[in-house]
Amino acid sequence: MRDPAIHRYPDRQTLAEALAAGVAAVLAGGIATRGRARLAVSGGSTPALFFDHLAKTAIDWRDVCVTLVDERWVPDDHPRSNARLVKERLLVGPAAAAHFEPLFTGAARPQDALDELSAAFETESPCFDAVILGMGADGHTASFFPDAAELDAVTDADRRDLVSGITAPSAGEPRITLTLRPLALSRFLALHIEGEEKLAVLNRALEDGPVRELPVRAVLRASRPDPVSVFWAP
Ligand SMILES: O=C(O)C(O)[C@@H](O)[C@H](O)[C@H](O)COP(=O)(O)O
Repeated sequence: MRDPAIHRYPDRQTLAEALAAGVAAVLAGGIATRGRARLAVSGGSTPALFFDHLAKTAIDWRDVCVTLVDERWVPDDHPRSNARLVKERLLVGPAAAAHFEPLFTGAARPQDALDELSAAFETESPCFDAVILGMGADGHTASFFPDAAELDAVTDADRRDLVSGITAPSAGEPRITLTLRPLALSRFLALHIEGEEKLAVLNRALEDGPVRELPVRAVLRASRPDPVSVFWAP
């Protein structure tokens, strides 16, 4: 495993601006070379400020497709919906012109949506231009929870499935997640974490130990041309 590059910022605002500028440049590069760009973002609380800055960047958002790294299985007007966060904080202003592909389909369970989502994802290249991950204090990233029944499968980069349902007592509701393979294939892969507690978890994750203890290890250890870029602020 190559250690990630850790970009440290003095505060969360400065980090959000820098990460937004970096992601906008990556997306603009994708548009310039391939005519379009694909971005997968996380939910939770950390990305909101980053979304505010990214939404204002002057790239050709009509050529950008945005999706989620993972989703809680709730309708998109639910307070815990990651799609709701993306719609409210990222798909506004210039970025409202982007195309959004939600993961919540309205099916009763995530498992009932896998065929539909896999078919949609498989018509695209599995290669995102940029993926922005978060991390919980338990070392989960995306919906790779330590107590997920599906953890071994979703962190196996040789598995072809691009999406999986997740059942984990610690996750609250059922979830759906992209698997390690499409995350690791991303041209730019960032881990956006804030606070001393998460930095300590990251440092533990960089030590030897099982993926099930700190599932973010699967991402940090994934085979990819460039190591993961960590963006951290206190
Ligand atoms: O839907 C989600 O919950 C996620 O995408 C998840 O992986 C998130 O990034 C971490 O749980 C960190 O969440 P916070 O940013 O809220 O700490």
